[in-house]
Amino acid sequence: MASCRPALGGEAVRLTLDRIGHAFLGRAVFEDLSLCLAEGEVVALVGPSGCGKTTVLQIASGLIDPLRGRVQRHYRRQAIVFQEPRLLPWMTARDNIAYGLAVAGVPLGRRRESAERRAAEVGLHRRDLDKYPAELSGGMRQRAAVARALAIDPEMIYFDEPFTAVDVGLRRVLQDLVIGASAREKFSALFVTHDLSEAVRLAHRIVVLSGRQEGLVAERVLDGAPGSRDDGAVFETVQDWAKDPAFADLFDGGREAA
Ligand SMILES: Nc1ncnc2c1ncn2[C@@H]1O[C@H](COP(=O)(O)OP(=O)(O)OP(=O)(O)O)[C@@H](O)[C@H]1O
Repeated sequence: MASCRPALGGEAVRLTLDRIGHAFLGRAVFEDLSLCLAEGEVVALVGPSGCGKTTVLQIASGLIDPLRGRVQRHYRRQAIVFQEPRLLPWMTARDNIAYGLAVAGVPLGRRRESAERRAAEVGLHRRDLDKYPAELSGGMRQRAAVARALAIDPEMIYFDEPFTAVDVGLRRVLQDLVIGASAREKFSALFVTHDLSEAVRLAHRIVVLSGRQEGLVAERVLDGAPGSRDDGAVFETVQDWAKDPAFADLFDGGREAA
């Protein structure tokens, strides 16, 4: 299945995966996978455990090269938010958030101002910014990781199951942060998750990766903007898709957290 149909219409294409394939140790993960993301579009990539979602994200972001196919990135700045916050333990929260700006040579005053603004956007208090990662809660660390990603004003953000390890209430808060930031800043995002409810809440479009090396097996464009769907609408959508054979892999084995 070729999935090059940006949901928003008319926007520039930010990312193209053209018939990519990958294998580890001679064992195929997926073949012939094509996907495009438009400017400002949030695409959720879902699929059962081990089907290759992280591998697709790593190829798209350039962390690894595909064995076959072509990747085209039409943007200048990207950020990646991982499942673990991956903050540098010897730096304060403020310096972690500003890290990408420091690498880019942004002067100290400007990067501090930017880190503090981004921290406020993700709900971190000013008093927490002088703390080291070990002094922050898990939720605060993940907020700092999102702030660090936003700080470089990326045109593309890759999210690799970023909220799987946080509790349900905080997960919603962090999802809302992403929804708000993407509406405000118009970055594109590839959001890997095995939680279909999360995908339905925050994406414009959902693509399903097969658990049997068949590549993308389904695609759904969601109605309305992310954030406009209430809990009832999300629940109904997930229930409808549970009956759809294209989503069978996701529900087999009971991994879906509806
Ligand atoms: N570096 C590696 N070396 C060997 N095999 C690997 C490597 N990375 C991933 N794999 C294998 O490739 C397959 C796809 O892994 P991947 O992490 O992309 O799946 P996933 O869909 O993200 O899984 P999950 O939802 O459980 O995180 C799995 O069978 C995995 O064991």
